[in-house]
Amino acid sequence: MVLDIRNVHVSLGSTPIVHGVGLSVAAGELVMLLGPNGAGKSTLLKAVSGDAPARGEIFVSGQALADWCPQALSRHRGVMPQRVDINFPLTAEEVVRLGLSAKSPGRADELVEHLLSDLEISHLRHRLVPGLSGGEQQRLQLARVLAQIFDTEGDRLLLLDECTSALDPAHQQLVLQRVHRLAREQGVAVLAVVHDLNLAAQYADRLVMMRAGRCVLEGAAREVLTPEVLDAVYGFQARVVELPEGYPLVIPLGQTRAQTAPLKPVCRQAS
Ligand SMILES: Nc1ncnc2c1ncn2[C@@H]1O[C@H](COP(=O)(O)OP(=O)(O)OP(=O)(O)O)[C@@H](O)[C@H]1O
Repeated sequence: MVLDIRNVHVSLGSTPIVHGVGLSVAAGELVMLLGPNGAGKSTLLKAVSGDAPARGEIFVSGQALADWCPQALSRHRGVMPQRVDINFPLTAEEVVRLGLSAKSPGRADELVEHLLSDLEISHLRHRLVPGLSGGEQQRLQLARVLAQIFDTEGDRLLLLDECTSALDPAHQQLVLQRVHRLAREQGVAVLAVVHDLNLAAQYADRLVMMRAGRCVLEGAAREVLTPEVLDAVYGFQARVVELPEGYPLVIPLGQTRAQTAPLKPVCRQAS
């Protein structure tokens, strides 16, 4: 396993947020973390990123997070947080180069070119970042994070917190196709927080559903995205249609506010 989380608890201040979560992500696997606002998804990702204090065990490539040398870890683990505010007058190209500090200068030029072009932001390379739109900045941040782990030999882990939230539908597809390709073709292990259930159904190998700081359900899209689960976890009614493409489509029909409904009857696996 590239990422192995066992019985992780996170408290922020005196407030317990994440309660005994266990999950793993293998090389080449794209796992998406779902759940209502405040469920603890970002906090769990922050624990794996080293940005939130955690109890329990977190292993990256079999080595405890705390035992990694920070420089080595930065080449194996890329983290895209939910928000990155850059208020300095850096150009888009300079931001991507921030992720490339350890690469040789000749190789760095080639990688910057490749990443800007791959995420369709080449035309923005000389623009100052504070003036870019939300969706342009989001693709730029992904380019920076990918630059950081590009080329690294051995396991690579990508942690993405709502990396498509500011994107139009075409760019959501572009970004998730790229991330999916990184997993499939280059063996990168990806753990991504998303809110869009249909993007999750389309791209994830496996879904993990969180509610109130716990992982309450884990499985394939057709197992997790059922009307019963969606009602119990989020509190909305939905029709779920199996598409010929092989994954379900969720059509929301209205809010029920049943988030506190007991989950036992719909849980296949709880930790
Ligand atoms: N420093 C803090 N002290 C106390 N509670 C906090 C702190 N930071 C976050 N929280 C709370 O922890 C809970 C989980 O937050 P988190 O950001 O992990 O949720 P999330 O599942 O990522 O939500 P969203 O989908 O809205 O991004 C929230 O209720 C949040 O208000």
